[in-house]
Amino acid sequence: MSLECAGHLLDLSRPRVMGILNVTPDSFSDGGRSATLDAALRNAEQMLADGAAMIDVGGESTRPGATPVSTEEELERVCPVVERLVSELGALVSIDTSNPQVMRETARLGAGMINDVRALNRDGALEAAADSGLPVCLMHMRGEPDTMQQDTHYAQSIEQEVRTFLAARIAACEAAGIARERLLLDPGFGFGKSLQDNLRLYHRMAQLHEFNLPLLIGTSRKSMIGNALGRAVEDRLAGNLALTALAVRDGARLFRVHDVAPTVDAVDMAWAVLQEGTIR
Ligand SMILES: Cn1cnc2c(O)nc(N)nc21
Repeated sequence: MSLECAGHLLDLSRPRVMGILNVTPDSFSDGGRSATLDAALRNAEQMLADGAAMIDVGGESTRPGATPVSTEEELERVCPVVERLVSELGALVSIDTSNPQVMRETARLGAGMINDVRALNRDGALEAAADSGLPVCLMHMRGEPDTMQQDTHYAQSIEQEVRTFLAARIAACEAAGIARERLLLDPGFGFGKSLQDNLRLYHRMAQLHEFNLPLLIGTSRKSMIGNALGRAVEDRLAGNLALTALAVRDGARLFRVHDVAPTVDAVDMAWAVLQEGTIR
């Protein structure tokens, strides 16, 4: 199981770690640490040195209550970072965006994957993703970040809701000419979901293997951990390492995290158990 990502071959026959690079002033966990270009590059360099297989660059915060940014603002934030990550670090870069213009421009700059929390639902996004030829992560979210936590009730079980949604988005991608083999799936933890539903969905994530596509998991520093353990955002690493180990056993293949080094150890340790042998 591997993905062709703009010249990089991402081997997903074993679990990998994706480092988060927020270039948003209001990102919920790093206080916009990566707001400056040089800081962003230093941050990315460290995450790659720590074992990240790729870097996820986001110019618009998707945390609950986040305010949308203009296309121009998003392009200004992400393009210089993507360009230098690719040209100076030779990094495999994922672009965290729902904006078709940002998809097109960052693909031109060498981004290797599209990570869309809106599963290509925005006008023009399917076409932009199809034209890019890049792999695409489809994530479940109901509503929009600024209001999604106001109503977290679902008529059906959360796992049925997510399966139905992802099946529809896969079909939309195939209809738009995006080959199924280019897709990754993500349950969207923390996006319009209660704590109980996040935990229930996590416990049942293996059900998503029915689609036979790689699973991407993003729970790093999220309120799912904070609410379960009563921990502030800066004290959620241990909780996420526990979640990560569980998801390695359940077959997830990509982990989108802020804390790369400890997560690489957790992934490698859990994987060594499943393989009954070390992998370093
Ligand atoms: C951008 N972003 C924030 N949280 C995320 C998650 O859980 N998954 C993916 N794919 N992207 C996310």
